[in-house]
Amino acid sequence: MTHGSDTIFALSSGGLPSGVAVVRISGPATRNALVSLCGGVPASRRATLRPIRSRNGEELDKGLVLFFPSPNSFTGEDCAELQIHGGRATVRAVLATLGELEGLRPAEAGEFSRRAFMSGRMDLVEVEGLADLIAAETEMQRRLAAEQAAGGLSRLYDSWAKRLTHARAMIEAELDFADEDDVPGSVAASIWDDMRVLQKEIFNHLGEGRIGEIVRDGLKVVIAGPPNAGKSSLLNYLARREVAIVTDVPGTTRDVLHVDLDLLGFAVRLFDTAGLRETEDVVEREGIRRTQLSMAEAHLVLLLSDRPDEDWPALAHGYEGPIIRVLTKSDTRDTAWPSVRSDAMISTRTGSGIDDLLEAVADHLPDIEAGSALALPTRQRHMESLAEARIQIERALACLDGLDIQSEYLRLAGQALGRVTGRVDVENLLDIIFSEFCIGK
Ligand SMILES: Nc1nc2c(ncn2[C@@H]2O[C@H](COP(=O)(O)OP(=O)(O)OP(=O)(O)O)[C@@H](O)[C@H]2O)c(=O)[nH]1
Ligand SMILES: [K+]
Ligand SMILES: [Mg+2]
Repeated sequence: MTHGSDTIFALSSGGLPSGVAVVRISGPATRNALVSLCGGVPASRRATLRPIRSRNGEELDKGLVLFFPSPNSFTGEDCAELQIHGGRATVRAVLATLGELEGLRPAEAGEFSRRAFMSGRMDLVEVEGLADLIAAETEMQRRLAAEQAAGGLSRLYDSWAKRLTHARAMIEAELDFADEDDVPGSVAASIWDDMRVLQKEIFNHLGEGRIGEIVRDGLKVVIAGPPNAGKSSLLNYLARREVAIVTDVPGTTRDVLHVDLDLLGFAVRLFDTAGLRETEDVVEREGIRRTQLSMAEAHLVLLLSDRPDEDWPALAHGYEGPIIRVLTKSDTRDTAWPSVRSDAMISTRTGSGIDDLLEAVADHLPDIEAGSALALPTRQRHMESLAEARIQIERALACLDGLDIQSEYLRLAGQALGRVTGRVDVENLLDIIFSEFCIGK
């Protein structure tokens, strides 16, 4: 892909037909395209109503045209947006006209964001945040992604990278000026305190990665229990549609099914599984194997049974994570039945007890203060590089082989951080030495 030479265009709004469709154009031929389509380039950043014409002058539509000159645009290039009527034929005609223009071609998936990254308008973490923001379905997913897309996480990582660079500059200075009498003996000593603090900060941040993953990907809740306990009935009840087959035949469910729920603004991914029992049926056995795999990856298991005298520990089949014990089909029993042996009693026939069950599930959601900034790592990719950065700082702290080796470990730590944001730090150590070390000299 040649960056910066082609001018790209795409329908940037959602499915058609729609009231308004937004066509985005980016690249050096944007002005020419506007002249050809709209008879001129409108004033920058001002919505202007213009006829939109095909190459032979036929009016295809009238719409609002916006021009964003480089570098103050989403991609950093010359950009334009055409807000036209969202009929399929109208949009098709406008896109076809654009495709006929010299130097223009349809954009590839993610190409606008890619250009924004290439031109330095966004770093990788922000690009990922933007992708998450577009995909966000719950309020917490939106908050997490918005913080990341707006650069909250990047600012944190950049501030860490700066501290590493500063530390290396101080070490360099000490190495360079150590033999001069008028330089204090150990300029570098104070930076090790900061490196210890930084190492701890990265450690704590990594500890929050689990929360970030739960917010972004959802709390994984697995419904398990013996055949006919009412597992699929519960999934359907919460999904408000017939996702899973329900019959009175034990062993109905074999494949693991899931639905996504919104619980208090958090995404919850609820899994229905095959009932756990000894069986000779090969298909059912495979289903049970999958149940156990799901349980192993669960954040929470809802253990269901319709037997008030259930042996719950035996039912867990070795799973040791968080469990909510749910007694089902409460409509079939005397309501005065003692509930001491379970955590919730429900009926999917009457709906009784379901709110209490959801409250118990909500207790397992991350504890996030209202209005707080969600600067949490969300991806395995981030976690791996951050862990690498921490290890290199630890090496530098523990190293007894001299300042130059320690400085090298810090350089590697900075590189690992740079991989997260995709910023290859151009460090000018001398600049820092002269601006910070030599003040007053
Ligand atoms: N009375 C009553 N019957 C229920 C309730 N929930 C489920 N059932 C019935 O119990 C039977 C089994 O329900 P399922 O939801 O298929 O149970 P399951 O645990 O998914 O069963 P398998 O997939 O075979 O393991 C069906 O006949 C349901 O109609 C309930 O709350 N009250
Ligand atoms: K069943
Ligand atoms: Mg089932």
